Amino acid sequence: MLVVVDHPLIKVHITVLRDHMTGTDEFRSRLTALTRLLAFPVLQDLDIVPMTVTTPLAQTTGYKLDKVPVLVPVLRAGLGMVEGFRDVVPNTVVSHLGMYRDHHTLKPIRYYSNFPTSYHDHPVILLDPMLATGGSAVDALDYLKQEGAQNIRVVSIISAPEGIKKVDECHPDVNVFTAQLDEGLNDLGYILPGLGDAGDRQFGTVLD
Ligand SMILES: O=P(O)(O)OC[C@H]1O[C@H](OP(=O)(O)OP(=O)(O)O)[C@H](O)[C@@H]1O
Ligand SMILES: O=c1cc[nH]c(=O)[nH]1
Ligand SMILES: [Mg+2]
Repeated sequence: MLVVVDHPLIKVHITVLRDHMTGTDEFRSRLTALTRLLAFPVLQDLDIVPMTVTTPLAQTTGYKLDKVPVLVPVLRAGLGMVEGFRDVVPNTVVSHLGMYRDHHTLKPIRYYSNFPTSYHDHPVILLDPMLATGGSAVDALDYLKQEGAQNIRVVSIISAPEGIKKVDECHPDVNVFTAQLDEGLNDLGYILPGLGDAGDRQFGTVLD
C-alpha cells in the first residue's frame, strides 16, 4: 500500500530540498525536519505494552514499546533520514545497508550491511529519500526478507510512479510511505522534477 503523507510543512520543506540553490547544511536540516514529520504516520501502529510507573504521588499505568524499531538507512542518502527518526523514537537500533545504483545499468549494487543478530520480529523501517526505478528498494527488501525480517515498511521523501509500481509488484505486503509522488523519470533514471542526487546534495560531492 502507498501512503502519501500530506502536511503543509512537508510541502514547504520539500520545496527547499528541490531548490538547486539550497546548500548542504540547509538541505540536511530540512531533510531531518521533514523526516521527523514523516515518522509519526509511519510509526502509528507500533505495539506498546502496559507497565506500571510510579509518579511522585502514586502508581499508575504507563506504556513502553513492545519491540524497538530497527532503522535501516540505505547508504549514502538514507543517512539523512536517521536523525529525524531517532529524535522521536527512544533507543532505536540503526542497521546500515550500503548500496549504490550503477550509473549505466541503473541496477543496485550492494556493498555493505551491519545488522544485529536477532531483529527479525522487530519492525524494520527502510529509509531512502529517493525511490526512482525502485531497483534499490526491491533489492533491499529482498535482502531484508532473506535475512528473516517480517514486518518492513519503506519510507522515502520523493517517489516516482515507476518505482512505486515495481515495489508493489515485487513486495505487495510492504507499505510505502512517501512525502511526494513526482511525475516520472528522465533518461538517466533521475526523478522529475525531483531534487537531483540526494547523496550529493547532502554530502557536497558535486563541485562546480
Ligand atoms: O530507485 P532506484 O532507481 O534504485 O534509485 C534510488 C537509489 O539511488 C540513490 O542512491 P545512489 O545510487 O545515488 O547512491 P548514494 O546514496 O550513495 O548517492 C538513492 O538514494 C537510492 O538508493
Ligand atoms: O532522482 C534521483 C534518482 C535516484 N537517486 C537520486 O538521488 N535521485
Ligand atoms: Mg547518489
